Amino acid sequence: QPMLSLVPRNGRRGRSCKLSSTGVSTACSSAVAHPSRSSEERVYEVVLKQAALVREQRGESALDLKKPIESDWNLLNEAYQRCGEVNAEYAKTFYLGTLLITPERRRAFWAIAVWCRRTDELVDGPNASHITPKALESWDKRLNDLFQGRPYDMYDAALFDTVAKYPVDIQPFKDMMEGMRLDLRKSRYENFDELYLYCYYVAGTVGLMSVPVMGIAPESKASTETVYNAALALGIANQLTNILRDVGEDARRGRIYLPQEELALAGLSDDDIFRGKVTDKWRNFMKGQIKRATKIFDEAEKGVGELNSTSRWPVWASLLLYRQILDTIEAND
Ligand SMILES: CC(C)=CCC/C(C)=C/CC/C(C)=C/CC/C(C)=C/[C@@H]1[C@@H](COP(=O)(O)OP(=O)(O)O)[C@]1(C)CC/C=C(\C)CC/C=C(\C)CCC=C(C)C
Repeated sequence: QPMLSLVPRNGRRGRSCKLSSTGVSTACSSAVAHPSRSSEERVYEVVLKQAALVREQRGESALDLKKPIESDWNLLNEAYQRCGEVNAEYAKTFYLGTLLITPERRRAFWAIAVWCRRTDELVDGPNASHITPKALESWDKRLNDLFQGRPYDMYDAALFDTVAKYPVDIQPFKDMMEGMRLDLRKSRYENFDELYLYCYYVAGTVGLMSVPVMGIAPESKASTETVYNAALALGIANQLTNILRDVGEDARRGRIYLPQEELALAGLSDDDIFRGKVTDKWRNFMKGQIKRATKIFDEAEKGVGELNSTSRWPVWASLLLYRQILDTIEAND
C-alpha cells in the first residue's frame, strides 16, 4: 500500500449509500436486503453499539493512559506531532478548534482526522480516478491491521495509540470506507432515507468516532445513547448543510445529492438543477431542506452540554458556524 499524499480537498464530498454497518454483524445489509427498516433505524443500531462501548468508561475519573517505554514515547510524540502538522496545513479551522481542547484529546483528534482525510483522498485526491476496489481493499486491510496493533506508518501508529487509549471502535471507520466504495458508483439519491445513510457514512461516522475522545461529563445525567445520537446528528446536519451549500459545484461534477423524490414533488428535475436558475419552486424546496437541517442541528445542540466541559467549546463554535451557513443559504436563495 503506497503512502498517500495529503492534498487539499477539491470539494467533493465523497461517499454514499448502502449500509454495511448495522453494527450488529459485519455481514451487513443494504437497503434492498432490509426494505422494511429505515436507514435511521439501522444507523441507530450502530449508535447503540458504540454507546455500549463507552458506557463502562463513564464515571471513571481519568483515562488509563499507559506509558510506553521511552524510545516508543518519543516516536509516538513525533507521530502525533506530524498528525498535528497535517491538520494545521490542510484543515486550518478544525486545527484551531482542537487547540481549545486538552492536549491529550487534541492529539487523538488529530490522528483520527488524518485517517479521515487520507481515506477521503483515496476517492477525492489526485489519484482518485485510478482508484480500484482492490486499492480500497488494501486500505481496509490496513485499517484492520492498525486496530490489531500493526500500524503501517507513523500516522497509523498515532491512531493505534488513540484507539488503544480511548474506546473508539472500528465500525465507524469501516462505515466511512463503505460509503466511499459506494460513492464511486452512485451520483443520485432516491429519497431522504438514502441521503440519510450517505450523510451517516461521510459525517455521522465522524461524530461516533469523536465522542469517546471528547468524553461525556461525569455529572451528565443523559444516557450514553443520547449523547451519541446528538453527535450523529451533528455530523448529519453538517453534511446536509454542505450539500445545500454546494449544489452548483456538485452539479458541475454531474452529482445531485438532493433527494430525487422531494425534487419531483417540488416540481423540479435534474435539468433544473443543472441550469441553476433560482425560481419560486426552488426557493420553496430549499426552505424545506433548510428546515430539516435546522431541526437536526437542534437535536445535536441538546447533546453538547453533556460532553466533558473541556471539550464543549469547539463543538459549540462549529454548530454556530454551520447554522450561520444555513442562514446565508436561505438569505441568498
Ligand atoms: C475538536 C473540534 C475542533 C470539534 C469541532 C467539530 C468538528 C469540525 C469535528 C470534525 C472532527 C474530525 C475528526 C474531522 C475529520 C475530517 C472530516 C471527515 C471532516 C468532514 C467535515 C467537513 O469537512 P469538509 O472539508 O468536507 O467541509 P468544509 O468544506 O470544511 O465545510 C466532516 C463532514 C465531518 C463533519 C462531522 C462533524 C462536524 C461531527 C463532529 C461531531 C463531534 C465532534 C461530536 C459532537 C458531540 C455532540 C454530543 C454534539
